[in-house]
Amino acid sequence: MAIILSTALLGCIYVHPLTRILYLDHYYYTYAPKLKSISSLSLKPPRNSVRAASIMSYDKELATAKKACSLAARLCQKVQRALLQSDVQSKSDKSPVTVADYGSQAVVSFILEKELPSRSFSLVAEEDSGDLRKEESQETLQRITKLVNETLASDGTENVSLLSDEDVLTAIDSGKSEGGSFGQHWVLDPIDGTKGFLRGDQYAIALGLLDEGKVVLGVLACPNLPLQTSAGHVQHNVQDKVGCLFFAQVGTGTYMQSLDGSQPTKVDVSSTENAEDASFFESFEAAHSLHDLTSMIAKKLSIKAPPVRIDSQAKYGALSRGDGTIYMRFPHRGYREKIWDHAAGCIVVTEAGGVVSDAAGNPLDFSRGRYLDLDTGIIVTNQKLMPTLLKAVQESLKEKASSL
Ligand SMILES: Nc1ncnc2c1ncn2[C@@H]1O[C@H](COP(=O)(O)O)[C@@H](O)[C@H]1OP(=O)(O)O
Ligand SMILES: [Mg+2]
Ligand SMILES: [Mg+2]
Ligand SMILES: [Mg+2]
Repeated sequence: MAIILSTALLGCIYVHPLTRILYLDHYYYTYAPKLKSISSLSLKPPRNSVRAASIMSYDKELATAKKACSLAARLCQKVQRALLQSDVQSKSDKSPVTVADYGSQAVVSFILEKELPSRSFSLVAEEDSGDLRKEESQETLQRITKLVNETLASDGTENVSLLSDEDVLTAIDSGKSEGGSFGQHWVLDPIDGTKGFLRGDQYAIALGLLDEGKVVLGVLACPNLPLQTSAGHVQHNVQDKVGCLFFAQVGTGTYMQSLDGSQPTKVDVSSTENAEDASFFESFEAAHSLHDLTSMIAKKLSIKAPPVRIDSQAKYGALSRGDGTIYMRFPHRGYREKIWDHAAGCIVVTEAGGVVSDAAGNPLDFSRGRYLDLDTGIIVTNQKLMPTLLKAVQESLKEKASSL
């Protein structure tokens, strides 16, 4: 009653009274204490969550997310350098899972929970400790715990006592949240592009934050991505310096710095308007995306350059700084996209001026739980080129369907 009365006094016009009550309650208890400055607080609560997001600051969350991803990247680099066949376990779904996947998830989860104390810490992450708790995984678990402790200790500012095996398992299992459209949820892929990681190629540590179902910040650590922008080329010479950290916060643009801590620079997507001058990214793995379909679309667009095939969300990072103009992803029938495979990449590209949509032209909806459940495929490019790309994609999909 009191909330309804105060709502009326504040002069807000909302359509549904129940939504209004929930919204105000959530706004004042969750957002209001975090507003950038009291001077930006109008007496009227914002009329929609977009406005709420636009006056919010996620600076502390972003700083912590950058630190967590940088440390996780340090752990992954160490493992990749010493990669042995015995680091690869077989999970029941047969996808390769490494010591680094678990270690990275434990480090990120531990740092977020410790440095951003909140009553409702929620993390949607790819891995869980199921296999690690088995008798035969004892040795692997001990290796992970050792790696996690070494990594946390390598950061001078971490004043933590050693984590036990059980602490590590608990940190990994914090990632079991279902996400959704209410409140805040961290979204983590501890190693995106496991296949690339195992090959010694591109991979990413991808961390996003959802607020009321929208991605409001994203961090992409890409330990093997060259720092130098190289339009259309991500294959690098051995002497090139590698290790990029991309980050974006809603409404403030996308920035990149080196993983070892250089000054951030603002990045923007390519401004290429002519499809035939565009270059495009796609999965390295043909099992992850239909290369024949993308080649059909590229032909329709008269794209001259061959596809640039790299693993992981490093593609979103590379696209955000204009290394290429288009990213297309068409998984095989039946594959369900997960939110942790796109949340960070999506905001990194959109804040750099790009557009991310499904093949029907709809934006990705991160508010429905762990899966995206979208219309066939994901396409990414700059705003000018999107209508042309969408048309070519839809025509090609129709032609493909009619030829079956
Ligand atoms: N069969 C599949 N089809 C599409 N994507 C997949 C498949 N199996 C795993 N993935 C996920 O696709 C992403 C990598 O895509 P790509 O590198 O081709 O862009 C990763 O998130 C990877 O998971 P993971 O995070 O376990 O590596
Ligand atoms: Mg995986
Ligand atoms: Mg992934
Ligand atoms: Mg992964």
